[in-house]
Parts: sequence; C-alpha cells; structure tokens
Amino acid sequence: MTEIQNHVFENGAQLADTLANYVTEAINAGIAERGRASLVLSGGSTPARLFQQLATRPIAWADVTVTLTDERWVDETSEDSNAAMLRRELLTGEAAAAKFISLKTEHATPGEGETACAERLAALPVPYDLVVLGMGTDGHTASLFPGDANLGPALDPDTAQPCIAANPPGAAQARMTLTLPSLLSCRRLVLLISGAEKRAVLEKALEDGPVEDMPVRALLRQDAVPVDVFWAP
Ligand SMILES: O=C1O[C@H](COP(=O)(O)O)[C@@H](O)[C@H](O)[C@H]1O
Repeated sequence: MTEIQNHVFENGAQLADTLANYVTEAINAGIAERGRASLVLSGGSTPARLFQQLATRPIAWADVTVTLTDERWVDETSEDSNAAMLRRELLTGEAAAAKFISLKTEHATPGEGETACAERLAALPVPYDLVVLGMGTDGHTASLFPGDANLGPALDPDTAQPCIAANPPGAAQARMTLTLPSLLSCRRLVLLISGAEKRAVLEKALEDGPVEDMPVRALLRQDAVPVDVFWAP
C-alpha cells in the first residue's frame, strides 16, 4: 500500500497557494533534470483556483508540456470541456507558452479516437513529473467511473494503452481517460479535493471494499507512487 500524506487547509485560497508552490517545485525539478517537464492535470471545477495561482508562478513555461487526466467528448466551445477550462484558468499570460496536448480528437467517438490520442500522448516526457487528480462524489477519478464497461481494461495494470474511451452510466457525454498505468507513470501524485462531502467519500474509499465501486481506491491501494492528498473545506 502506498504512503498517503494528508495536507489540510483552512480554506481554498491557502490550499491553492501552497499547492501552486508544490507544483512549481515539481516542474522546476523536472526541467532541471531533463530540460523539460510534463504535467497531467484534472478537469472539473475544483482545480480552477490552483490553475489561476499556478499561472502566476515563475516557470519556464515553454519547457512544460501539459495534458489532462480525462476529457469529455465535446468541442472546446462547450462549457463542459476540460480543455477549455484549462486554457481559460491556466494557459494565460506567460503560462500560455506551455505546450498543451488535448485528449479530444476529431473522431466522432472517444473509442475511435484512442489511437490518435495515444500518439499525441507519446510526446509527453515519461515518467510525468506530476499528476494532479480530482475525485467525484461517486468515487470516480479521472474518468474511471463505477459501472463503466471499460473500467476493467482501464484499471488493468498490464494494459499498454495510455488512454481509453469511457462511457460513464448516466453521464451526458462519453469521455477519454488516461488508464491507471498511465496515471501512475509519474514521480508525484496529488489528489485534490474540497468540501466535507468529498472528505467523507475519501474516508469511505480508504475503507475495505471493491475498487470497482470506488475507482479512486486504485490510486490509494497501489504501491508505485506516494499520494499527497490536498483538502480544504
Ligand atoms: O468529471 C470530472 O470530475 C472530476 C471531479 O470534478 P469536480 O468538478 O468535482 O472537481 C474531475 O477530477 C475530472 O477531471 C472531471 O472530468
């Protein structure tokens, strides 16, 4: 079982400030070591404040390649697009010099886009310097959802696929997600969550129970990378 370190803050502003420093350090260490850094970031609403802070940090952004943990299969004109959120909140000012790899291809479905997406992801330096994941109140992380027909292949530790289509039951859109082995191909792993409800979900995920019920357990139970949990009310 991996080492899990909890970082608890009084509020979201303090969390964003401290985590932006943590991410900056991971990026700068990557650039110092191999001349470039790779960053995998979650979508959704929680990371917006972190991204705003991170965009102000002194970083050689042209040496940084950024992608997402997962993406909804929508164009960037949609308010559900994780890429649009990332561009709006992070890739502004000097941070706009970062290279961004979108998981959304021109294909009609994420299943058809898997090969093209995998080819794009091959441009990212591996291991990734940092992966920042979020979590939903159903225990999903990235787009590893309970009940998804592709969850088994996505969690397969031996899969060679870096990304796979996801069709979460009841969700408005199909998605593309990085697979578990791809997410774990990193030097540091952060789980970023906020609010009492998600704290309770995390406590439940730390209890015994099937990974398929709460896929975030796959991250909490692996032994490849230590996990830093950042939480604020
Ligand atoms: O759908 C998604 O949900 C999770 C959690 O999002 P949040 O809005 O509750 O912060 C996110 O980590 C994932 O990237 C996103 O696609």
